[in-house]
Amino acid sequence: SSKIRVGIAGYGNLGRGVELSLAQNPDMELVGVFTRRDPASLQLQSAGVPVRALDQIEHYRNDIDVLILCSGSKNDLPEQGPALARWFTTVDSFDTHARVPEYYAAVDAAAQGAGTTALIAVGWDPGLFSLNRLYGECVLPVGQTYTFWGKGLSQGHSDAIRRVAGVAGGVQYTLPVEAAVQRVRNGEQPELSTREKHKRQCFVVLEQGADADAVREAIVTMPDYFADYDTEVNFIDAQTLARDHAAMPHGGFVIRSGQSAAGSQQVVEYGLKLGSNPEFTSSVLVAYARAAYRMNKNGQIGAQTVLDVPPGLLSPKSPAQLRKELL
Ligand SMILES: NC(=O)C1=CN([C@@H]2O[C@H](COP(=O)(O)OP(=O)(O)OC[C@H]3O[C@@H](n4cnc5c(N)ncnc54)[C@H](OP(=O)(O)O)[C@@H]3O)[C@@H](O)[C@H]2O)C=CC1
Ligand SMILES: N[C@@H](C[C@H]1CC(C(=O)O)=NO1)C(=O)O
Repeated sequence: SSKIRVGIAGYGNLGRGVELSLAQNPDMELVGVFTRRDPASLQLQSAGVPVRALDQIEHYRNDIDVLILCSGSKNDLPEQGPALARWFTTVDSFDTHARVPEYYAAVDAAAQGAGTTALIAVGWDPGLFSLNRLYGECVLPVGQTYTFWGKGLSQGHSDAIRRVAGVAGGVQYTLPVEAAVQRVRNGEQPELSTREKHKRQCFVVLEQGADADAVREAIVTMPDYFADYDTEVNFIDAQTLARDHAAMPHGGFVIRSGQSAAGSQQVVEYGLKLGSNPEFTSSVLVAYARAAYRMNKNGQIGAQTVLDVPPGLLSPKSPAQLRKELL
């Protein structure tokens, strides 16, 4: 078929979101979902899409043009990213910022060897916020860039707490420090430490018999996720989690505050208000899957990030139509 044939690896919030987002993109079609769980146990939202065991996926390498990796960044992608780039052109949402260089290197080695294209760290942060941090500092070389998130549910941090031994379920909300936001908006260009910008608030369901103090300690000291923040851990039961914490709103903004050459004060801002973090992130992944497919066809192999993607490749419209409509 002339459509881009897309596979999903990992069926959680993002996997479900990608499944629905593909239906909004008629030049693409979902040809399979792959999971580490029992395939028969998964209930998809769309009819007629086969669900298969992830460890069988290499047999489908000729049936899939782009594989969208929807597993967790903390434990899953470091192993799955390089492994799957050996067989497929991939797009993932890897978001452990401190570990991007080592992840890029591992995925690049696999993709270069296989002649595939691996678009990593796609989403909104990293992803669309990364692009806007780039635009800001290139256009206003003299200035300061600030990123604020929330109040909202971080999927990466929620995934990370769910991986802690003794945790049966949980979510993490990111809270911006209002005083810090005000100082930035007032144009003070303050020096702010990680701890001065955000606080983190967790709601955790313990497994039967787990030690609450040990779980709290494992979370608040977790490198790359919680160690640099003031973090609150609240223990609740499963019913409360399902009743009060099922929605996943989020958002935030990137602001570049600087001076142009003659000294004028300039401010660039890009913001998001998300009713559903996973549904939005999934929509970003799907647009970038279109670009990854084209980049691979153009011979651009190896690991790539949103900073390497010509924006026009994201669109189903022709370059001529884009020039006519958007310039
Ligand atoms: N760059 C960005 O802006 C963003 C990045 N992200 C990243 O996306 C990642 C995935 O987020 P999210 O989809 O919310 O993670 P989930 O916890 O929903 O899913 C992660 C994986 O866990 C497995 N899983 C899902 N549900 C269950 C279950 N009920 N029981 C057992 N296993 C389950 C699935 O793998 P399997 O099917 O193989 O079992 C799934 O791929 C995050 O870790 C984060 O790093 C998220 C948002 C924004
Ligand atoms: N990757 C984040 C997307 C944004 C949200 C966030 C945070 O709240 O710390 N950091 O980046 C996510 O998983 O939701």
